[in-house]
Order: sequence, then C-alpha cells, then structure tokens
Amino acid sequence: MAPPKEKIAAAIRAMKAIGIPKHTVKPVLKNLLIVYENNWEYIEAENFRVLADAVLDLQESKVDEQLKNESYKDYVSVTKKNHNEDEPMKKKTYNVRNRLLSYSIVLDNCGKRLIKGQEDPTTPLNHISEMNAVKRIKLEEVSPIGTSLSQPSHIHRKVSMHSLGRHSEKRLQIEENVTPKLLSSSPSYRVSHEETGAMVLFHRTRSNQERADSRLITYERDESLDHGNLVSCKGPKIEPGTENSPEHVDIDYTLLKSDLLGDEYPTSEAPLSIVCTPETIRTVNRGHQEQLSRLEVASSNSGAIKLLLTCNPSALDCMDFHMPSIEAICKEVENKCLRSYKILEPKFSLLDILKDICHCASELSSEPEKSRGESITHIIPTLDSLQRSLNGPSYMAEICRKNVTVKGKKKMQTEVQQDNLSSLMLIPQPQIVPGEMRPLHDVNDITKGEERVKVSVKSELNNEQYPPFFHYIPQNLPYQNAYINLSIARIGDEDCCSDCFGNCLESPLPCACARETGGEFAYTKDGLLNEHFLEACILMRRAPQKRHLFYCKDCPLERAKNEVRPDPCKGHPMRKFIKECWSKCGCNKQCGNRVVQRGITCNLEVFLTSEGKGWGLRTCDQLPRGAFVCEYVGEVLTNMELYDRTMQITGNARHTYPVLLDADWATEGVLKDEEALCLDATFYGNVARFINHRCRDANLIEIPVEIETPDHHYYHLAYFTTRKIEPWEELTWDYGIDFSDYNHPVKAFQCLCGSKLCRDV
Ligand SMILES: C[S@@+](CC[C@H](N)C(=O)[O-])C[C@H]1O[C@@H](n2cnc3c(N)ncnc32)[C@H](O)[C@@H]1O
Repeated sequence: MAPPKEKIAAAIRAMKAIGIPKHTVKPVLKNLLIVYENNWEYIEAENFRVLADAVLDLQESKVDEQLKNESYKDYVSVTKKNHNEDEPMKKKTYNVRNRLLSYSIVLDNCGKRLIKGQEDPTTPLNHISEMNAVKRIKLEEVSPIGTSLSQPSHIHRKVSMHSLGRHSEKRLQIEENVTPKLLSSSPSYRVSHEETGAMVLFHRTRSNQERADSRLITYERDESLDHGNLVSCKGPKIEPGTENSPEHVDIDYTLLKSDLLGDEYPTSEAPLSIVCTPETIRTVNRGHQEQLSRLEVASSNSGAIKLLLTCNPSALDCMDFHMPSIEAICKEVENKCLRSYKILEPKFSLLDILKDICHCASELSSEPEKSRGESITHIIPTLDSLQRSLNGPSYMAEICRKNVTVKGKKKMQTEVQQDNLSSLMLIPQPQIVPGEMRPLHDVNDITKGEERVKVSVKSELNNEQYPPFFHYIPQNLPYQNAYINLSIARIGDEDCCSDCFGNCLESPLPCACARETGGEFAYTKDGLLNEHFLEACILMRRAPQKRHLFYCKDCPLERAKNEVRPDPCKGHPMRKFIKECWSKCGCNKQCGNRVVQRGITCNLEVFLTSEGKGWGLRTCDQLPRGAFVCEYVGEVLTNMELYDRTMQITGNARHTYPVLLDADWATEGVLKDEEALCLDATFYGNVARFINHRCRDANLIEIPVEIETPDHHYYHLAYFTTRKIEPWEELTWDYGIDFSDYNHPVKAFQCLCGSKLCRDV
C-alpha cells in the first residue's frame, strides 16, 4: 500500500524547515518506510525525529568515510559542493558536521530544543529566532564586508550573534588557530562572547599551506546590518601582533558549547552537560613557543565552570602525539578505577564524575573562602602549575572557576602573568598508580572496627603504598542471584542441640552438632582443632587419594565456563566439615563448639610482601597448631556470576580473590546454576583476601564449616593453622589451583611461594 501523499509531503515540509532538502529526504524516507513496514507512527513521532536522525546519520557516515579514507580533497569539495547548492543559507549551517549546532543552538527560554524535539517543526528558523529570549549564534559565508583578510573573495565570513536581551550589544571575538603539521588535530576558530566567555569553536579545513599561526580577530556589532532581531557584527579586526593569517579558510563545521547559551538557560530544567572540544593552542613561555594540546570539558549552563586537560607533547617526548578523545580517556580511567578501586557500580561513569566536579566547583565557589580548599592538598595556583607543566609534568587538569578563554598566545601570556587566581590547577602525579597514592583504608585498622581485634596495614618498603580499595565486611553477603536457604524451620532436631545448655564441650556426651565430625567435637576445650580431625584434613589436602576426590556428572564449574559443551569434571577434593552450634541450639555464644562464628581473635597484620606477591597477611603473635585464624569472607556469587565477573571485570586484574564452595558437590547430586556458589572477596571481603598461596606446605588449611544451614552448597570456609607459627610469619594456604588451567576462575599466576614443593615449575 502506497503511503499517503500528505504524510510524505508533511515529512518533506518538516525536514525542509530544518534545512534538509527534498532530494535528500526522499531516499531516506523510502528506506525508513521499509524498515518500519510503512508504520508512519514511528516516523511521525516527535515531528519526524527518526527521519531527521536518519538523514543526519547518513550524511555523517558519508563524511566520516571520506575522512577515514583521508581523501581530503574530496572532503573539501563536498564541503564546497554544499556551499554551491541551491539551498537557503541556513541549510549550510545544518550540514552533518553542524549537527550539534542545529540541535543545540536554538533553545527557547525553557531550555527546550526547537529543532530536535521541537514544538513546531514547521516554524522557519527566522521565526524561531524571533521568539522571545531565544538566542542563536550562527556562522555564515557572505560577501565581503570590509576585511583585511587575504582570502579568496568568494569565501568570507560574517559571524553574527543573535541574542535578545542583555548580551546583544557585546562584541564577539574569533580566535584562529592554525595547527602545525606536527599535530594532527584540526585547526580551529573560537568565537567567544567577550563578557560571558560563552564560546563556540569552529574547525577549519586544512589549507594547502598549513602554517603554525594564530591570530585574534574581533568582530564588532554593526547596527546598520541588524535586521529584526538579528544582531550583526562587522569586522573582522585583527588584533595587533596577531596578524599572521592562513592562506585560505574554509569553515567546514562548527561545534557549539552549551554555555554559549548564556546564563539565562534555566538551571533547574537543564542538567549540566559536558561538551568536549579538542584543540591545539600555542603558548609562549619564557620566549619559547610551546604547543599544548588541550581538551576542554565545559560543563555549565552559564559557562562558569570548565575542566581543562592540557598535554604538552614536547614534555611527553612523543613524536606521534595526539590528544585522545574524552571517550577514550574516560574508558581508560574507568578501567583503571575498576582495577585499582574495584568500583563495581554498573552506572559508574567518569563523565558523570566530571559533571559532579563542575557542579561541586560551582557550588563551592559561592561558599565563603575559609571552608574551601582546606582538605584539597594538590591544588596549587595557576602560575606555578602552568610553569611546571611547561617545564616537565606531562599532563594537568585545570579547574577554572571563571570562564577563562584562551585567546591566542598573547592572551595565554597575559593569563600567566596576571595569575588572576580565578583558575586553580590540580596536578596529579602520573607516575603513581591510582589507588596507591593515598590510603584507601584505615591503616590502623583495615577492618573499620568490624572485628574484635584491630588489623593494621604495614607498608614494609616504606614507599607509601597502600592496598587497593575494597569494602571490609566481617560476614559473607550474597551478591545478587546467590540463594542461601536460611530458615529456622529447615533446621531439624538432628541438626541442632536445642536441649543443650551452657558449653556443649563440657557435657559428658557430644551433642547432635558433633554428628558431622563422627560424634566427636572438632574443637578441644582450648579452642583448637582436635588433633585427629586436623591431621585427617591435612592428609586429605596434601596427599589426596583417589577416594578423596570426586567427579561430578554435570560439573557446575565446567558448565559455567561453557554451558553448551561443558568439559568433563576435573575433580573436586572431598573435605571434612565442622558443624558448629548455632542460634537454634540451647548452648550459649561462648560454647566451645562456636569458634568460627565468634570471629577473629588473633593479632594479624596486612603487609607488603617482598617477593612480589602483593599484599599478604601475617600473625603478630605465635600461634599454636590447630588455631582458628579467620574465615574467608566475600560476596556470595553463583558460579555463573563469578564466571561473568571474571571475564568482564577482573580480566586485567593482577590479583584475584574467588573461592569455589565445592566441598560437598559430591553428595548434592546435580547442582542447579543458582545452587553452585562461590565467594569473591574482590570488592567486599575481610582480611583473608590477603592470604597468599603456598604450594603443599602452607601453614594454614581451609576447612568447611556448617553453621546456619545444613545445605552444603553454602558453608563457611575457615582457616586453621597446620603447625605452630612464629610471630611475623606470613600466613599462607594452598589455593589448590592447577597452574596449567588458564580457564580456572582463580587466575593462574606465576607462583612465588618459595616452597620446595612448588607445583608451578
Ligand atoms: C587472594 S589474593 C592474595 C592477596 C594479594 N597478594 C593482594 O595483594 O591482594 C591472590 C593473589 O595474590 C597473588 N599471589 C598469591 N599467592 C601468590 C604466590 N605464591 N605467588 C605469586 N603471587 C601470589 C596472585 O596475584 C593472586 O591472584
């Protein structure tokens, strides 16, 4: 069925109103109708927004393709062809590259976009511009207006700022930067509103004769050229000392900064937005010219706050220098944050943080001076930091309280000299790995008071390194899908000792809770592990016989690795359990059969190992054989969750912290995915996450402990000493990993345990 003619006509009208010609619209519309199966509802929605997007996307991909192929000549000719097209002038400002301009520049006084999401798409632009309090700046190519520029006469520019209200009489300035060939970024023009600092950045196509140059051009309002609400500027006037001009100028696209819209843009309705403008500037420092490449993150409605990243390629000593995009930087930093701070929030976004920085800077700037800056130790005044940046450090981030517009080398000099202190600079030290610059934990007690004892952090090498951030938790916490079936009703009489009283270990006969350990308590009255029990556990661990290993039919571990075609089970060690009394029992908390649940009692210290294993845990006091040290605490994850996490999050992490809870998979039959659980202490954990691996003769052994649920797919994993341990000895346990299994969730590392029995040979 052919689409109704009126609809097509309406679509063409709507596109025409935003400068898209009929012949461009038609093929795109045809395609859309096929894609949406003639469903006009989608196409008409939001005044043909889909159609406008599709046209712009198409044009953009064409231009990008051209740029990618570096057919620069073609690109220029495309730009020029556009210029020659029989279209209204405004259309040129709406070519693909100007998308931002066309989409953001025209706002009504409520901050609503009149082009994208417009109220009335058929309103011609000149009408829009006449609406009350609408502000617009546009760049046009017009016939010459008394210019001293040496340009071909058919290409001249008139920059006019259309703004109702108080900004209308202000002057505009264009800063022209011609990038030297060494730096690949595009040359740019900056048009800035002199008083508000609102600015727009124009990029220029490259001329045949690229020259390192810069000049400042001022345009003054010319009321004789004003018509209606359009305010025109005459000029340009080139500022003395900046006369050198490029041979030829083509303006191919514009980039609008949101702060161009001035302070009438309502704060409540328009959230802070980030607009990035990569550009290259030149500065003069003690007579030497320096090329700085800068990335501005402008984020304010009023143009008040900006973040500025400036790179000095000469200091970087890098031939192939280019300023990375803000997206690339953010992605890299986000990855770093994941690695160093273990930030796991799905919504974590550096861009949001940048916005927050601007927002906070804006808020704090209106607070009294005294309350500011006291806690910010790295902020130093502009002058020093700029000089430092020019003389050495490779990057800097600048927080400008006031809108400081860099206007060529002269202005840069002036800024340095004046040091107006409206800008402050934050100089991070790039050589220090994030997360190790400052303590992210209380070094006197990494447990934050969550344990009965304090556990301090000691940086042995005295180089101010600190463990990366994680949340200290004294007990396991389910992450998301892990299902731990905890209910009083499920604990039968055979699984508790409700008739007991006081200390079960003092009663003449072992209670029901001793059933797991063959009718004998696992603990002695001294609170140590029963010798037989410990010996049996150690034997099973160190010299596992075939009967101590079991192979599941449908291994949850292998299933998590490859659901479609899981490998056969590689075998799990069957382990002895301890069963502790619990809340449904009649005994008290001091009962001798409640050791693990009472938590850490020995004095421990986190320290930086000298062998290169990272951080480790050691005891401050002598420990007897069979003593409980700590439990392995972390997030409880399903195997599937652990697998996903291992792949996505900790893919590049140096240290990994997962433990499978597979001690009793043998008796539990085929476990469903949500039943096979593990502990991951990467982001949430306790001191056990610092215990390093030692092959075979480790001084700790991990023993499964049943406390609040009889289901053995969830249990506590407790560490006991395998021998007497001297004060300050490092605590180690045998992770039991196969160093040749690269798919194992516990990432294989090059073992530095130093044991004669080391398996990683
Ligand atoms: C549970 S963490 C132990 C704490 C870790 N050293 C840290 O700094 O956070 C396990 C990680 O420590 C490192 N590690 C543990 N034992 C090691 C060993 N014997 N040799 C080398 N690296 C070891 C590995 O990077 C491993 O992934």
